Amino acid sequence: MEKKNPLPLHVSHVNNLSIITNRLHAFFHCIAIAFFIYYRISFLFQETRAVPFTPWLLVFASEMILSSIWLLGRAYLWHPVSRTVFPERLPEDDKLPAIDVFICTADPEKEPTIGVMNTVLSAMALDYPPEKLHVYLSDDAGSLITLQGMREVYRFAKWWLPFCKMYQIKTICPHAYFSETENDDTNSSDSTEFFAEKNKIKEKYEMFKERVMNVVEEYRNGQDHPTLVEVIQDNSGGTKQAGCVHMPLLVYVSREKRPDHLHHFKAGALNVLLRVSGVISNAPYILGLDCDMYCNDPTSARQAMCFHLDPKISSSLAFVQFPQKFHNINKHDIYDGQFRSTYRVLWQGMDGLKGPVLSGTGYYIRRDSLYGSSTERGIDLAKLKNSFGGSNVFVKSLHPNYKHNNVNERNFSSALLQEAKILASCTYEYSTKWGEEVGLLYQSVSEDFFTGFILHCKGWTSTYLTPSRPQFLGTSTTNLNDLLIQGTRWGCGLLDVGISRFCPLLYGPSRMSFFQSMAYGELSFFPLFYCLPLWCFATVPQLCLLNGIPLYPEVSSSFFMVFSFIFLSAISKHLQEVLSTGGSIYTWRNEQRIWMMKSVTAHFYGSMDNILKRLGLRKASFVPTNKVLDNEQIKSYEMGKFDFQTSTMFLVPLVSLVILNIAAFIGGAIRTISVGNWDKMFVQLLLSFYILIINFAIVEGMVMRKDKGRIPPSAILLSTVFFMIFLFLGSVALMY
Ligand SMILES: O=c1ccn([C@@H]2O[C@H](COP(=O)(O)OP(=O)(O)O[C@H]3O[C@H](CO)[C@@H](O)[C@H](O)[C@H]3O)[C@@H](O)[C@H]2O)c(=O)[nH]1
Ligand SMILES: [Mn+2]
Repeated sequence: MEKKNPLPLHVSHVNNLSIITNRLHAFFHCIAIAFFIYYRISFLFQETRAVPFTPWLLVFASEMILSSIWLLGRAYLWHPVSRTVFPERLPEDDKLPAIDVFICTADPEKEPTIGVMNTVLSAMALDYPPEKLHVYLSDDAGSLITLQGMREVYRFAKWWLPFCKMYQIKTICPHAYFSETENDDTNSSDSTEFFAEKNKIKEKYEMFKERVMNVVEEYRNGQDHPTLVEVIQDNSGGTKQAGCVHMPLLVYVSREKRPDHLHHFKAGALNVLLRVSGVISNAPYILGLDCDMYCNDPTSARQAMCFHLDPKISSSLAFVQFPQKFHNINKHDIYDGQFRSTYRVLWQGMDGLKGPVLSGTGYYIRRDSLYGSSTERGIDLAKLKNSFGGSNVFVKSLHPNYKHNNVNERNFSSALLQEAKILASCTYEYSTKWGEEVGLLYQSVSEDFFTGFILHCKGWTSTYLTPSRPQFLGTSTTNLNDLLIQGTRWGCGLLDVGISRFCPLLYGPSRMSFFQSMAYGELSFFPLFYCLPLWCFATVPQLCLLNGIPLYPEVSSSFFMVFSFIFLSAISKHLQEVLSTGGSIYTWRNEQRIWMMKSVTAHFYGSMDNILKRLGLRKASFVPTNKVLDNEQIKSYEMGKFDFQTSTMFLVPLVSLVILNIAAFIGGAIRTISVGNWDKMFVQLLLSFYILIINFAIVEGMVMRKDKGRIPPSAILLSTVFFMIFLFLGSVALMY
């Protein structure tokens, strides 16, 4: 008998109107660019050129680079989709698959332990059968504070989990819950009993917090420590609470680290977790979380299962990605900490092209997708060991029907823990395929991006889900220094992929759709493809303006119309995207500004890092982003003021370029008035003016502010020196 089609677990929506406007806009913009290319090329064939060749060529090249990255970016706008899920249609709890949660932490100083423990607690409190949930914490620092914190988590969770379950608490991260001014979950319960209970739990939380914060560690070397794997259990004996609480399994893992050993940062840590969890719980699905990214809604696991358990798509679906959202972003969001365009536009666009990029945190991934194709060969034990290393227990766990029975028994034999230790040692991966074909891949410090790309190349798909209540909330960078350091790492990591044999534009098209390779191409090249032209546009037209050399069509020429069209069309498309995703004109200004600032600093240094690394002059590095919030800095962030307390390395390019643009604008205006050729120089004047208006915050930081976050005089002085040298050398070079 044919069974009636069950109701779907999820549906997708396509906004046809926005698809049509996107495509029409791309079409007209392309035509305008074509005309402008004609204008540039016809100049090269002019008999008598009134203008030196070099600056013209530089500007033309920059325009071409910017246009090509723009063109690649059209892939995101081709067919964006959004999705809705129906978790209430999922099968019964006993039919749900198990989930292993992986949380990574690397440095108790930059990543405060109490925050990490809150993430662990929130993951334990997910609305999922506790016997099917296993939470692993990887501690790259090997810190006693973190281990002790985990033991405290176990004690507090016995209060916290039943409380969340009983009162259906939505904010399952205790810190967030107790800092909320108004909880939205109080209405359902008898309030006096509820408030008494809440106060009791709050007290327990305060005690928990105190105990976690009071752990002292005498000595620790984060780069040199042995393996430590501990299944956190009740060893407190008599103090058992009335009524046994079902708790997810909780495991602390600190892999072995040695100074002379490449440990591959987060990707290395995750691979250790894959192996260790493989011999302990071996769940078919994994939730990946950064240590600061707590679960903000208990339903995410069930929402993800709406895709993973849909037989129509599950065989090729590798992961379900949720957006990264942040708990500490204010209304000004001057640093674009929310990455609006990435999580509101780009990922939705890629969702319509076989799926978004793996984004490091907030994803539910299938374990076997990370094991590569080597498991398909199945039985050949020698081959499996070649790929996965020598552990028999682990290799056995690769078999799809293999079940460990230790999780339910909860008595972990010392033999098993011994095996886990071997799997977490530094030498385990020697002459295996870990990091090359198996697990998270090591080639790029943006391990998430690269691993997701290779999965998509192998034919896996992914889906993106952005429910209105954020499922996960992290800590965003709220000062310039952290933002630029993070941006530098990403720039370097993305180029690791772009400039390699896996370059998406070459490696992609035969393995994935053309549009999908365009999108991956855009992502892996944007650091380089933004930094080169933006450096050029911030310097060359200005130098020429000061020297009276026109580079753009004069106002009376018809090509001026073409140029204006391109400029206005680019700006207004950006504005339209901002407004349609809930932003304002200020959001638009902030994004334009941070785009310019990052391009000439973070993207520039990231690209340089990458090149130096290739030349062997620099080692790969992953400086974890700082998650400690400094009060003074928070204040200026709250006021929407830039915090310029960052290294001279970042400040000098910004300030020198602003000085150059001020000089060009004033000097150029005087010169143009005296010569009377304003229609020839108009675009260059406008360009400097635009740069200054958008980056007025830097001018303010230089001359108007007196607080700690201003730009220090020493940086201004150094920048002035750079500016003068540049002006001199540049003007000489212009003669050719
Ligand atoms: O050697 C390391 C370095 C980092 N981490 C952990 O990796 C996570 C991400 O690091 P973070 O400093 O927060 O980096 P972000 O720049 O905020 O991370 C984004 O970018 C990374 C790739 O560059 C991704 O891995 C992240 O998931 C993504 O959130 C954190 O939990 C760290 O504890 C390790 O476990 N070991
Ligand atoms: Mn982070």
